Amino acid sequence: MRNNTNLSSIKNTKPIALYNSEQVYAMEQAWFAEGYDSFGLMKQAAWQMTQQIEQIYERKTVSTSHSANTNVYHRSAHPRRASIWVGKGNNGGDGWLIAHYLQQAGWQVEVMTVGFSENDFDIHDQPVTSKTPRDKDSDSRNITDATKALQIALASSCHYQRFEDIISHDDAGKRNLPADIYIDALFGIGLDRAPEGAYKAAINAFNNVTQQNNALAIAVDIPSGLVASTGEVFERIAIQADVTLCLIARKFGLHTKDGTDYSGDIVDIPLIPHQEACQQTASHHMVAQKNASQAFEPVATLLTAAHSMKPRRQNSYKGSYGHVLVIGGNRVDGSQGMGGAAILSAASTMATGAGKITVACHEAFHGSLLTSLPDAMTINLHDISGVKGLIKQASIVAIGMGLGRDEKAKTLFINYVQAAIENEKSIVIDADGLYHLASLHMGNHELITELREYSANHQVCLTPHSGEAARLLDQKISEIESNRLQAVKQCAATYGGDWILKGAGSLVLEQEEGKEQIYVCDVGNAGMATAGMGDVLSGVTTGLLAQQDLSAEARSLHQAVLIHGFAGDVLVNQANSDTNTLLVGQRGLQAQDMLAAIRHVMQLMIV
Ligand SMILES: NC(=O)C1=CN([C@@H]2O[C@H](COP(=O)(O)OP(=O)(O)OC[C@H]3O[C@@H](n4cnc5c(N)ncnc54)[C@H](OP(=O)(O)O)[C@@H]3O)[C@@H](O)[C@H]2O)[C@@H](O)CC1
Ligand SMILES: Nc1ncnc2c1ncn2[C@@H]1O[C@H](COP(=O)(O)OP(=O)(O)O)[C@@H](O)[C@H]1O
Repeated sequence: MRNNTNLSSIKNTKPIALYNSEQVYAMEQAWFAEGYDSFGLMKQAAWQMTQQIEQIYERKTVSTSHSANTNVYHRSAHPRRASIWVGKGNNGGDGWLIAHYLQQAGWQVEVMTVGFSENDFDIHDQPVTSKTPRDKDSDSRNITDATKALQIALASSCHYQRFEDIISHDDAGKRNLPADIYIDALFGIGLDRAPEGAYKAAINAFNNVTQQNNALAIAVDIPSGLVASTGEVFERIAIQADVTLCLIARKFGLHTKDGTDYSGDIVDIPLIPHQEACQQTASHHMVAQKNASQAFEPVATLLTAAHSMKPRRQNSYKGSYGHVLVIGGNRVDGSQGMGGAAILSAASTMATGAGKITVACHEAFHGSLLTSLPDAMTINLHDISGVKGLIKQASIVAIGMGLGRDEKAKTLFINYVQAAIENEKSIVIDADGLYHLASLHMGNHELITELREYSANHQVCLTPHSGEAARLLDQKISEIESNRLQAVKQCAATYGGDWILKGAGSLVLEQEEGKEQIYVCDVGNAGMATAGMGDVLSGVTTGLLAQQDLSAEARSLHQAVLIHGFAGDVLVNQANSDTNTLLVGQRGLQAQDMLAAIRHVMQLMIV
């Protein structure tokens, strides 16, 4: 689990460039092409990680002794013990060298190997090369960097045992040295399929033993089992790390989907000045220049901080902050309807500071809407000419929240989106609006083309979760989830516009000067996995976009996701802040609680 969000970071932290595995391999290759040695890089990586591990251990020891109210730091009587679990790739090579360096520093180390045969430890008379195990064509007699690392560790008498030997014994648990720190060097960025057999058993055993011993779990580069380019964990088999020591460049997969659950705190160990490596390679190989510079362009940018906002001008009035029209909250005959969706969305637009709001919802909900939001104006959702008239007056139209999925609702959707296009309004489409959009796409309806063309010069924002994205792309949810980055790009390519793909580590795709920018928003929490949270997000998005006085960044989609996520974090006390006064908790957090928290976060962002 990630550390708590620090609310001081709302304004202060810098965006972080995120890369996929192929790019990291390309960075390494560019570096080696400059004449740098690959084994030298591995040694440097392991040395720096060893320093980090020592520091992390010291910090943990100090904080443990403080929490025991001793207020005294004292080293425990036994030597510090590390259990290092290594696989056969270069990630395992890092692990062997860490074992060697820790042992040199006085630690008692034990290496647990997975996937090794007895012959692999026969280190004599083998020719040496710096080829990596990924060089499939390499001469099998040659020794890889990982084997060189193994040789160094064995030459310095690091103790090791094969995981395969201990799992076959009944007393497997006892054979495993209890340790203060467990280091995962089973798989790095080379993992490309679900771990099976001994690997699967080793990952489970690692997680069990760290939990039983209440020991720190530190992952080398990326927790084994987590796919660096997508954030996917196959069948929930992955190392549960407290800390990940991320080598060379920050991996995209650490921050979206399962990545947030498995990677713990992330410590960067950059090793290579990769922007420089890119430029040098490019200047040496002019033909490759274009490809090289593209290869190092981040796949996304991680945002942990929102943009600050200026106070309002004193000489302003409600018209200065936009007129929002929310269209949704329908009641289909025989059902209770979904008035709450439109109400939550409308209330959220106001919480962000929109000047004026009208809600076009079913008449059955007008009373309850006015009770909870007396500042709203209302109109009957089914009064097509009336609503079209209001679309003319509005500065932005948000459509879909509780709109309904029947044919009548579809007709309303087509009419109102067409009217918004004709009147050149910004449009936010969510929930049932996305459902209709997918149906219209399947039926080759002209509105799809109109909307795509319109989005080239006007703001159209679409906010699906994975299920909605799956329908929009006519794919399975599992396909979307297995590559969220690709999914959000496909959505934009198919429909045009700016996108939020919601979920843990929400992705935002914004068209900026003809170029797609993709952001991962590292805020929010699982307490927000409750009904109505998406309606709140569409409201925050619409409310910000309505306020023309805000800077372009402050009225962006990624800002909306950050405010929404920070508000959720404030409520569950995941945000450490002196100004944090609201506390609900992850279980029991409701969408309606978000309104006060949104106002709280908006206020914190004023400079
Ligand atoms: N280059 C350098 O000098 C530096 C590299 N560095 C380090 O190298 C790491 C990348 O190393 P890597 O490319 O060897 O990949 P890694 O993840 O160790 O091994 C993967 C291998 O395992 C296999 N495999 C995959 N999935 C599997 C599965 N489910 N179950 C079983 N086997 C599976 C697959 O082989 P296959 O079986 O397909 O032949 C694949 O080749 C990187 O994260 C960083 O820690 C740093 O030291 C900096 C310097
Ligand atoms: N585990 C989580 N971590 C971060 N954000 C989350 C998490 N679960 C849900 N959210 C956020 O809460 C919102 C839920 O939206 P959605 O699924 O559309 O809900 P609904 O349709 O019920 O309104 C999204 O913005 C999503 O990103």
